[in-house]
Amino acid sequence: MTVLASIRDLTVTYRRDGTEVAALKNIILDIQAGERLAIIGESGSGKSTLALAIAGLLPASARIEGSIDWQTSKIQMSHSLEPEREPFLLRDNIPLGGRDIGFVFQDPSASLDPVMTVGKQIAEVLRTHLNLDWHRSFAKAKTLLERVRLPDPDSALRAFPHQLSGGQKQRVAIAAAIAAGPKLLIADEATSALDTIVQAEIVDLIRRLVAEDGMTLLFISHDIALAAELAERIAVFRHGQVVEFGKTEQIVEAPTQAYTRALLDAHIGLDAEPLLHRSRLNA
Ligand SMILES: Nc1ncnc2c1ncn2[C@@H]1O[C@H](COP(=O)(O)OP(=O)(O)OP(=O)(O)O)[C@@H](O)[C@H]1O
Repeated sequence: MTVLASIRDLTVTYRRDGTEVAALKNIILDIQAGERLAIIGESGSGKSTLALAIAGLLPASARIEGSIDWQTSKIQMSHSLEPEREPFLLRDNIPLGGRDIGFVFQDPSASLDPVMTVGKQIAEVLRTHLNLDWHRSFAKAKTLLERVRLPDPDSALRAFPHQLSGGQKQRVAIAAAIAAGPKLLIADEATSALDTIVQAEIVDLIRRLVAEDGMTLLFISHDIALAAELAERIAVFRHGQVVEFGKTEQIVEAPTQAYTRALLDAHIGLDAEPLLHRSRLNA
């Protein structure tokens, strides 16, 4: 398998009120092209910091040491890419957020502009990254709303975010995140604010879109069971470090670390059999 990103000795330190918080400590991690990788761990373990570092979105107050090398030249373009889509070329070997990396956050209301129609928000992404004119951008925005299965894409194009449910807003945020055809989709607690049924629908949607577009997925969650449903590999984070990393089956069935075992045990009603059964079905 081709490595999409090689993370080496990544250390991120925030400065807050004169003190320093080490959010990530010497992370070594390879993200394989085309894989579904989950990052799990409790609150404050550094998951979001890793996602922001990968996307180049860390605040200026963060001190970053180590490296993230992108090995994109070896990646083949998926045959499902549409003609107007740009090849995955990186300037100075640094991916461009929004184009090369799509980001879905926990709260869709925070990532969507409340005073701009849904159609215009998605069309903006297309205009910015694919240089499409407004007419083509809106046509493609409608196709994207169909792909994320919004019930009435024509009216959704003209709707404002507050007119949609939480799950529908997250579908719009996902449509915007994949609009420019990113190679890497980062979903940071993308389903955590949703109720269980909608959560499962969004997980299914992410799985389908990732498969259809041949994207690599970085799925960030505090929920090991949810991560096991979607991911092929799981990295367990604790206090800014990777404490365990392996195939989903191995992590769920035979964790080597007491902390991973505790996370599994803490999952209410967790039964290793059905958890594994589901992850195999979805592989
Ligand atoms: N902008 C910031 N300024 C200062 N400290 C920060 C900042 N962002 C995160 N931190 C601190 O860095 C550490 C890791 O935070 P991070 O958000 O990456 O963890 P997380 O695992 O994603 O947690 P959660 O699931 O609660 O979002 C925590 O101690 C947090 O308080």
